[in-house]
Amino acid sequence: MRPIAISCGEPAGIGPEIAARAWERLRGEIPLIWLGDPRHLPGAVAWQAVESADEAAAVSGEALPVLTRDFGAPAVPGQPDPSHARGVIDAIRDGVDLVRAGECAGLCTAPIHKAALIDGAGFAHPGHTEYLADLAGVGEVVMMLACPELRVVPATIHIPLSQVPARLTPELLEATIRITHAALIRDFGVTAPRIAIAGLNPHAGEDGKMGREEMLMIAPLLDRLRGEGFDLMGPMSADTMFHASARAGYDAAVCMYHDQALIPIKTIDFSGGVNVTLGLPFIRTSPDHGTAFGIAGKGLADPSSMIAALRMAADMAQARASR
Ligand SMILES: NC(=O)C1=CN([C@@H]2O[C@H](COP(=O)(O)OP(=O)(O)OC[C@H]3O[C@@H](n4cnc5c(N)ncnc54)[C@H](O)[C@@H]3O)[C@@H](O)[C@H]2O)C=CC1
Ligand SMILES: NCC(=O)COP(=O)(O)O
Repeated sequence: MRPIAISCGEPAGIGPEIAARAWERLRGEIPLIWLGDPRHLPGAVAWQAVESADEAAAVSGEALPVLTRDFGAPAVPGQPDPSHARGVIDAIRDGVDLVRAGECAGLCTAPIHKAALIDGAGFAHPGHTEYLADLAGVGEVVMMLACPELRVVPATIHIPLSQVPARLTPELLEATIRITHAALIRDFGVTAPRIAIAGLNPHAGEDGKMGREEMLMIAPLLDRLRGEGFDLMGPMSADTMFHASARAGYDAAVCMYHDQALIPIKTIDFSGGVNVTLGLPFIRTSPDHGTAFGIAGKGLADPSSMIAALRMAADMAQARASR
């Protein structure tokens, strides 16, 4: 298969070391190509500079292939350097270009420190998800976090909690459900997706006594989509929809805001969770965690989520290629 491109992410975080450890685990299984400054990799890793994805595929069993960039300075673990910001952003863009050109099978992004990119390079996006949508020229994309026990989708993503009710429109929710439904069929092998939708308010509004978004917006939308044949549950009380027997009743849970979706999955499986962007014209996955500055450079970072993200990207690419 074509290599999976890995963008370096924040050099002062754990991104370079989890990429190196993932390569050690996956060499011989999935060809990789890392986009970054090799000075930021852990000293012990065997890496090799390459010029192309073809060359990366040839050497990936022996060394971590690196499409080298010069960020101008080494990284100090735990201390993001604003002068690295441009390089971090460009590595993501170049990874997208490789995938869109068909040279790589997918992009796996290592975590970025959003504040460093804003301060250092005026990054105009709150996260990869929004940046990738912009690069792809796509209006609506969907963030999904997936582990073997649960898939969750926050309808609103990187916005303050105070802005959630206003941003939660029927149009946004409908697009989120449609994109999720299509991806469950296309990329996750679910033939008849069952999607649970959380309410916004405690007890899903308790018949309007604790909030009216469920009655006025969410329930009517779900009824309309059920009329088209969608198998939808809800609006459900968010506090009781994530225990094991409730999870058995659906293939994905659409939630109203970031933490409503991410707290349950990171509690159930922090090390195995994968962040995947749905609705893009290419494959993008990521570990579910951040830069972990407190443990960067200490050899303590667990590469499991990065490995799961690389395996998911490879599986998605193979499934799409076989269709
Ligand atoms: N996809 C991305 O680019 C993401 C970036 N971030 C960014 O990361 C930065 C730090 O965010 P936090 O909320 O502190 O979350 P975090 O995930 O970086 O850290 C939370 C806790 O989990 C631990 N941890 C995280 N990954 C680990 C690993 N692989 N092995 C062992 N322990 C691990 C950390 O040491 C810390 O105790 C922020 O700037 C945030 O924006 C956060 C999530 C995703
Ligand atoms: N908490 C998830 C997160 O921040 C990931 O965002 P993104 O960079 O993948 O858009």
